[in-house]
This record gives sequence, C-alpha cells and structure tokens, in this order.
Amino acid sequence: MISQAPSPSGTQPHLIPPPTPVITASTSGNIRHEWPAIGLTLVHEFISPAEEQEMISAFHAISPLSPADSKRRISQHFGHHFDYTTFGIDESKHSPVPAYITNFLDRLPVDTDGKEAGRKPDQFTVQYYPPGAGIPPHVDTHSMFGEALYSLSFGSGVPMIFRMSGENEARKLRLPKRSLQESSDGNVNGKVGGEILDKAEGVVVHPAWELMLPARSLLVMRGASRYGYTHGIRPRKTDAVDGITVKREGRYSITMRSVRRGEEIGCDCLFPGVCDARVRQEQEAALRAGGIKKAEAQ
Ligand SMILES: O=C(O)CCC(=O)C(=O)O
Ligand SMILES: [Fe+2]
Repeated sequence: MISQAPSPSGTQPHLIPPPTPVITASTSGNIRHEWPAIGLTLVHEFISPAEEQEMISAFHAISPLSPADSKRRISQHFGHHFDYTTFGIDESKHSPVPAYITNFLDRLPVDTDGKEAGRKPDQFTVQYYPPGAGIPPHVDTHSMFGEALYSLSFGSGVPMIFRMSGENEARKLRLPKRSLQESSDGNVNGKVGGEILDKAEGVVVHPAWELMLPARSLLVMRGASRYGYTHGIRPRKTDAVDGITVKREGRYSITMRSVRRGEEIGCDCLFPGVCDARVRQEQEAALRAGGIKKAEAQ
C-alpha cells in the first residue's frame, strides 16, 4: 500500500516541516515513512513495548542512573571498536553484543542489491539522553562505515534536525586534526551552517527540517541524508509537537553501523565538501605538491 500523507508534525517555528513522505504499510503492520529522494526511512513500532522495557533494564543494569547523571548523555559501545589512529578495527577490542540487540538484527531492513547487499551492522552505540540533552549536528564519518546508518529510538521520542551541510561543515572538516581525529563515537562534529553550498547535481535539497522520531521507531539514513545532511538533536527541555509544548522524557537510542575493512574503506559520495575520504585525498595531494615544489627548488 502506498499513499502520500500530510507532513508529520513536531515542527519548530524556524524550521520547515519535513518533506511529504511516501507511506507504506508492511504485512507485519509496521508503518514506514519514506523520503526516497534523500534516502531516509522511518519504520514505526519496529520493536514491541516489551522489548523496549527489556532494553531499558539491560542498559541500566550496566549504567545505573545517579543524580550526577541527570544532564549527561551516557553511551555504551558494543561490537567492533574503531581505532582512529590506525584507521582500522582493533580486533582485540570487541565487546559482545547483547541479546536484546542480536534478537532484532534479522528484522533490520538491509540492502537487497548493490555492493552492500545483505550487509548488517556490527558496531552498536547505545545512548541515554536525559531530558534536555542533545547531540550536536554532525555527519557520521563516510569512509569507515557502510552506507546504511540506523538509529533505533526507545523510552521516548525526540525531534531530529536535518540540515544540508554547507561551507561551515566543510571548513571544520579541514581544520588541522579534525580530519583524522573524530570523536570517540565515530562522528565528525560540525556547527550548523546556514548556506547550502554543497548542492550536488540531481539531489533534492530540503534545507533544514526536523523529524519526530517516536519511541520504538527505527530511522535508516542512506544517500543524501547519510552523506550530505548533518543530523542532530537540540539540547532542550521541551519540544513543540503538533503545536503543543511537550516536556522531554529520557530517551534512549541505538546507533548501528557496519565497519568497513581494508579495501572497502573509502567513499565516492556526491558530497565531497563533508567527505573525510576526499579531505584525506586533498591533504595527500597537497603533501605531494609540496614535495614536488621542494624538489624543484633544490
Ligand atoms: O540518538 C540518535 O538517534 C542519533 C545518534 C547519532 O547520531 C550518532 O550516534 O551518531
Ligand atoms: Fe550520527
């Protein structure tokens, strides 16, 4: 079943609503909202309320909440750990993936064709956001992870802001150290930029908008939404949902990525401005050009 629906709500006055999604209902009853032009999918009720409760209990069995944690985002890492100094997987650092994650892996929508067909995530970051906490706008590293990025929300929902990256993000990525030293959770941090300078040909650009991620929903980012847009969550205590101010509750998410190995590492996306693989090529070319100039001067 395919139909066009009015834009989902949850908008802030300064942001435009998300573009209209294509809505499909799977046989298992999951409603899917899809934005094919930018490679974004939101699957509703991906997990059951019982699974949700199990995940919350399992998270706090490892990280009990203390009053000191009331403002801080807390992260737990499972699966392969990425080593940003060697740009490879540190095989000695692998944390067993809990059953509450492996139980739903077979239900994840994966590519059915192309070079990443059948590819499943093997790196998992479970995070708790206390009310008021957010995550700065960023583009997840391009070259090190497979194209599909997954984010499962539970505990409560939150609006995620998407913004076409521009000159600010491109500049940040080229600052010394930034290009090689991403944050420990695999992200390149960037400030929200206003300009839309990396408009790749043939890509539909929706400058800045936010999408409500309800509890138990699964977000899948591919294509432009993965490579060209920043995503982030505002640090705020309330959100406007359907024009009503709603208090934020604690939210949990599982970010899922697949780690690229050896020859797979790299990226040929349409967004070179915010592509770490392109930045490395630029730096290597600059080093080579510097070496040639030096040799010529001798
Ligand atoms: O909490 C989320 O849904 C997103 C987290 C995220 O963007 C990340 O870990 O890279
Ligand atoms: Fe991210």
